[in-house]
Amino acid sequence: MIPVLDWSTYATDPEGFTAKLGQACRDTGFFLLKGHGVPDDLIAGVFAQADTFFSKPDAEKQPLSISKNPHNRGWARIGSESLDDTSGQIDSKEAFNVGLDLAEDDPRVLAGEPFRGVNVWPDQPGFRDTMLAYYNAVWRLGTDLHHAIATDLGLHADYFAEHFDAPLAILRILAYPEAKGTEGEIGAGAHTDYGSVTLLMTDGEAGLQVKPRGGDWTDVPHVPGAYVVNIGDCLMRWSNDIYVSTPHRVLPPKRRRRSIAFFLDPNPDSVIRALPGTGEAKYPPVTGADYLRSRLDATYTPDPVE
Ligand SMILES: O=C(O)CCC(=O)C(=O)O
Ligand SMILES: [Fe+2]
Repeated sequence: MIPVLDWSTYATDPEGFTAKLGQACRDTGFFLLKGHGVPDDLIAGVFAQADTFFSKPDAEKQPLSISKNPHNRGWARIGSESLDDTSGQIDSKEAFNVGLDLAEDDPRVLAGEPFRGVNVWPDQPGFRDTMLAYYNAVWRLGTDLHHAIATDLGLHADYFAEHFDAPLAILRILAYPEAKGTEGEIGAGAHTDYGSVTLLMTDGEAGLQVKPRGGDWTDVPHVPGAYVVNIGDCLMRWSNDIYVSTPHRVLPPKRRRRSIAFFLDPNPDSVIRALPGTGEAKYPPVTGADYLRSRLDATYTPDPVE
């Protein structure tokens, strides 16, 4: 049900890869991706930096709080997020977001464009360089994947290039504490992702489940080193519902669990409207920035008064 695709075969057999990808995007909207070329030591470096950062006391992380940041960057404390806003359950996880790295004097930052802020960084040797090297590697992989997506949807392979050259992509490191066993506990509540595609690397600790249409919650298998890739709501909308964005959640893990998500959302000024050849539009057009803002506003709870 969740197929394993090998990105390295795209170079030798693009039709074969694209057919499998198209099937997965229409079926559950989830697949595993091996042969992706992102170096193991880079991935290990991100996990190591994340462990060091999350082990710091909250008082040290608080100045980097995402709740004070209008650009979706920084630290989200445990209990600050509720991905399933219908359940009343609060996610038991902490996270840190890195966005497209812009300089303070970048014209888009100076103009106050939506989500165009500078990143915030902890005072931690190697953190920034490791995160940015990883961000760039997975951004590249995600945009390359969109070549196959475009081809599958009957478009020119480069169709999406202009929509992902300065994207609202977020690298998010996550840590879920070991389950307490309390009533209603959840690692991450049931949700669909907001963007185009998500590329997720986990540490192998179980917990991630998907709920395909008409099916029950099912564990996502772990293939060491492979990405879990899924379609987000923005690409579902863009493809006029040809691709599906599927609910998923993280159960409270037996042991502490870590993951590295990369949410590839389009450029803020990209207009998301039914792609050519996908039939009568089911949704009104929306910009990437407006769409992301509407989804984020539903997710966060404010910080407690200090
Ligand atoms: O941590 C995970 O395995 C999944 C996280 C997730 O689905 C999300 O943050 O959107
Ligand atoms: Fe998700």
